[in-house]
Amino acid sequence: MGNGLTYKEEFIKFMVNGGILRFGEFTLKSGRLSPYFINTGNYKSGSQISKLGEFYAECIMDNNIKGDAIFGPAYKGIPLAIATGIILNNKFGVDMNYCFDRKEVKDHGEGGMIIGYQFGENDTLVFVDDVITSGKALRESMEKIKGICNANVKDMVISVDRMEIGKGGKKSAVQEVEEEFGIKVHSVVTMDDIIKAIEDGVVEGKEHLDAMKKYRETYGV
Ligand SMILES: O=P(O)(O)OC[C@H]1O[C@H](OP(=O)(O)OP(=O)(O)O)[C@H](O)[C@@H]1O
Ligand SMILES: O=C(O)c1cc(=O)[nH]c(=O)[nH]1
Repeated sequence: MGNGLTYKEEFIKFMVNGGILRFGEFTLKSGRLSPYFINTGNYKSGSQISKLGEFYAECIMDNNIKGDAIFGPAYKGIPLAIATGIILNNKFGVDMNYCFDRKEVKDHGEGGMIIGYQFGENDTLVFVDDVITSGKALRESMEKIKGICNANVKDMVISVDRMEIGKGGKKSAVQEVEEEFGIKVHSVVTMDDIIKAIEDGVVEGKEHLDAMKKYRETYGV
């Protein structure tokens, strides 16, 4: 990207600079105590969300991902879907539909569960979300989609694959959901990329390396 950093290194630096990727002690949805955390709820400016959209749109283009609509699960998937759609159109000339769900059922006005493109069972959705740890959030989203109609989901783009063990205890959560739903998960970076970026001095945090590696040994695949 013109500054000597690779695409992955640039993304990790972007997350650290924005206070999205932090090191310390964090309790996860799965109950695991993690030495790092990705909080995409910390993106808050137009320049940040547009740059984030670039990383997602580039991932879609680089992997030749095709679909009828981008789907971003509420809440944090919503700006991701919109930012990705804008960049796909403005930078790559690909005008893809987008949609997202409501968390609460709305029973007045236009009602309905989906905002944006109203997909049907012949449509293919491209999921966008922030991270996968145990795969719980993705399973919940799939249940919701299938409750609406039998749309296809073939690809999912996330910021970070935490490379953690899935509920079966053998494969990673990403491998499990890929097999269970036939979804190919594309991550901009993985936990290993983050460890390498610290080791290579791309971002600060060498004091967290031991904890990162220990966590990787305990919960990683
Ligand atoms: O793979 P998993 O174990 O499900 O963990 C990852 C999910 O956890 C977080 O969602 P969460 O519901 O905690 O956050 P949010 O309500 O702030 O989006 C995160 O945004 C991922 O969607
Ligand atoms: O597993 C989680 O709950 C989780 C991990 C992470 O890095 N970021 C996040 O928002 N949730």
